[in-house]
Amino acid sequence: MDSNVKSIGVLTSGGDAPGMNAAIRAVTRAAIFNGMRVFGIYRGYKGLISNEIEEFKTNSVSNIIQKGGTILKTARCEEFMTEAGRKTAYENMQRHGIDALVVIGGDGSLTGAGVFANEYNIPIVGLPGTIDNDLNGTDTTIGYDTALNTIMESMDKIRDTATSHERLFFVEVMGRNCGYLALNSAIASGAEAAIIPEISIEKDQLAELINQGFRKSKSSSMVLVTESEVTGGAMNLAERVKKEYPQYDVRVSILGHLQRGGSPTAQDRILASRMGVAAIQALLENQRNVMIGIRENEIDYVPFKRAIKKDREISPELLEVLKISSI
Ligand SMILES: Nc1ncnc2c1ncn2[C@@H]1O[C@H](COP(=O)(O)OP(=O)(O)O)[C@@H](O)[C@H]1O
Ligand SMILES: O=P(O)(O)OC[C@H]1O[C@](O)(COP(=O)(O)O)[C@@H](O)[C@@H]1O
Ligand SMILES: [Mg+2]
Repeated sequence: MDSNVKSIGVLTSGGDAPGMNAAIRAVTRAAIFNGMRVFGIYRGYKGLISNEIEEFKTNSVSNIIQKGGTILKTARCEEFMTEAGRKTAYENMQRHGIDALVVIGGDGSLTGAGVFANEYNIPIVGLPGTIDNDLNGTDTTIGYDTALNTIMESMDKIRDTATSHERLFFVEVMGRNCGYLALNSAIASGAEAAIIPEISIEKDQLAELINQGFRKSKSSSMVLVTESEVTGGAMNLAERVKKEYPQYDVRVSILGHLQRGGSPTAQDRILASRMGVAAIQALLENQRNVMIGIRENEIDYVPFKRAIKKDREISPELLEVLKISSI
């Protein structure tokens, strides 16, 4: 199929995630392999507006597959939310002769991509780059596996103290409104429970845990908590325990930004490489306004609207596995 795309821009936007560099590398090399020119756009939409754009060659992305963060830098950009900001962004694309964009970012970045693509009729393909795993239409997102492993390693260390002091630990992890990081890291680290937004919205998980006597056979416990207004966060839960259940010696650990850093796992490097190559393939097939997803190991083109829809359900099977394996 003949594609009109001769020149692409690539950017990373929103929270950084391990594997973004592997994605930039794959996008750049796949584009050049297919005879396209490639422009690296720095600082996400901010750099598109301020014209921080540089042509990339194959060696612009050498020696980055193993690096965390993003060589293109990333930003959150209020100005891109305005028509005037997006107009300047479009003018800069024209100035460089950029016909299409590959946007690597989370739900916010893909929402912005959809708005921009419709306004100026630009082909844009998105890659899900976020540790939160909060996008629909893909089994995992770039950075999620690395973050899970980082959390698991931290949990193994916290467990030593929890066990020695016979304490109850609340460990807060990222995820915004999505509990996948907390739930799967709870399973991987042998924690007792995960307090996650998808369930907290329906019931008081803390009261339920304690009333079920979740520490009957154990002298220490670790509970993962998603940072979110819905769960209230780990500090809040610990305060409640101190007041309502003073029999527990409770401590809090907030893992924070260490979850977003580090060298990507093999799984994230492979995911990012496959998705990067698929993004260029999608543009060659004249696809637009789609995010590259991988489901059951197959590449899929997921319309932005579906990818960002906030109806991702938490797997009941995973909840059951955590419940059964932590008795
Ligand atoms: N509705 C929107 N219209 C235009 N741009 C948007 C919109 N929503 C988000 N963006 C852009 O995407 C950027 C990143 O979004 P954010 O939610 O912070 O991160 P992430 O992409 O990681 O979810 C925002 O700073 C903004 O520039
Ligand atoms: O980068 P900041 O401002 O510290 O934001 C923290 C947020 O970013 C994340 O790490 C990643 O979220 P996004 O991928 O949506 O940017 C969230 O889990 C967390 O709530
Ligand atoms: Mg997001």
